[in-house]
Amino acid sequence: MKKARIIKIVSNRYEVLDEDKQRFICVAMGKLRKAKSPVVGDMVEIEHYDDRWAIERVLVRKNELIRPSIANVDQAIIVMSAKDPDFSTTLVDRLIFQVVYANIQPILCFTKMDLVEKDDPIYAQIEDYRKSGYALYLSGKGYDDDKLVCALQGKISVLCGQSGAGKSSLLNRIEPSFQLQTQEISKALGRGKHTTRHCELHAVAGGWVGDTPGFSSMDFQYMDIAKLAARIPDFKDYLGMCRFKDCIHEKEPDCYIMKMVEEGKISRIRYQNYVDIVAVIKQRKIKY
Ligand SMILES: Nc1nc2c(ncn2[C@@H]2O[C@H](COP(=O)(O)OP(=O)(O)OP(=O)(O)O)[C@@H](O)[C@H]2O)c(=O)[nH]1
Ligand SMILES: [Zn+2]
Repeated sequence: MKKARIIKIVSNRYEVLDEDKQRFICVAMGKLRKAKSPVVGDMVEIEHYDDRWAIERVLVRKNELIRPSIANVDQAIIVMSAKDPDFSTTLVDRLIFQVVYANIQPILCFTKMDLVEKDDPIYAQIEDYRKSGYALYLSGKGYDDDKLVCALQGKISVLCGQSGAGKSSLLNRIEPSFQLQTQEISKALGRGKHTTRHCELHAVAGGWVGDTPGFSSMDFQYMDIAKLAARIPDFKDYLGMCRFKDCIHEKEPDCYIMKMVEEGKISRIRYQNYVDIVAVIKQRKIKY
């Protein structure tokens, strides 16, 4: 029995990496696939039989995404461009909420910084994230990405952000083999691309990067407000201090979170974006 991590799945062929970084191709028995379908990022136990390796067991996941199916994601790099498309704290905050709700650590990466002047108002907005304690990196043409590279090392990451934010450009900048890796897949899958199940973690800067999760506004509708509130990093230091135990920090009396917003300890922008999402979640409840 060996412990290994799934890094690639094509149909029913599982590529895993063991603790000594050796690669094995495994199959998964039908019984296992029915109980808990193995996904990339999964830690599994594999066993050798006469002519092949088989996945015997999927170990407990620390988190999982559904689209794409990836387990045990360490962090999500939220990519937002300074310009083209326009910088939006509403969008950044919505991504933060979705990422933390999935129990994944958010990291912010502001790209295309070369497109704005040094005195652009977005610097103040970025500073607001820094003050709130978020790990953040500035990137773009002429910027060096060494610190971001360090943050990716040894971790499983996903990049999220709107189309055109610069996600692929960023990956290609920090890992020149990235484009090659993705081209090889499309070539190998050819016309079967849309019918063959395929999921992979790409080797990037000493870590692993999965496909971009397609978060949507639908995801908010199924959220539990209390759970979301408990996971927002800006609120973390001040939880459990409201008058009501089940306070959702919306309009309750003696709400400590609101007090902290008033005192400038919690970003007012992030709080407002949270309240807007609470309204979205509540709308769903009224409908049914
Ligand atoms: N000036 C400048 N342009 C950039 C930078 N990063 C990306 N771009 C340009 O922005 C456009 C979109 O970049 P992509 O990397 O394709 O964006 P993406 O997030 O991967 O987009 P999708 O694949 O649609 O999700 C391209 O024309 C890039 O050349 C940057 O740091 N500076
Ligand atoms: Zn409260």
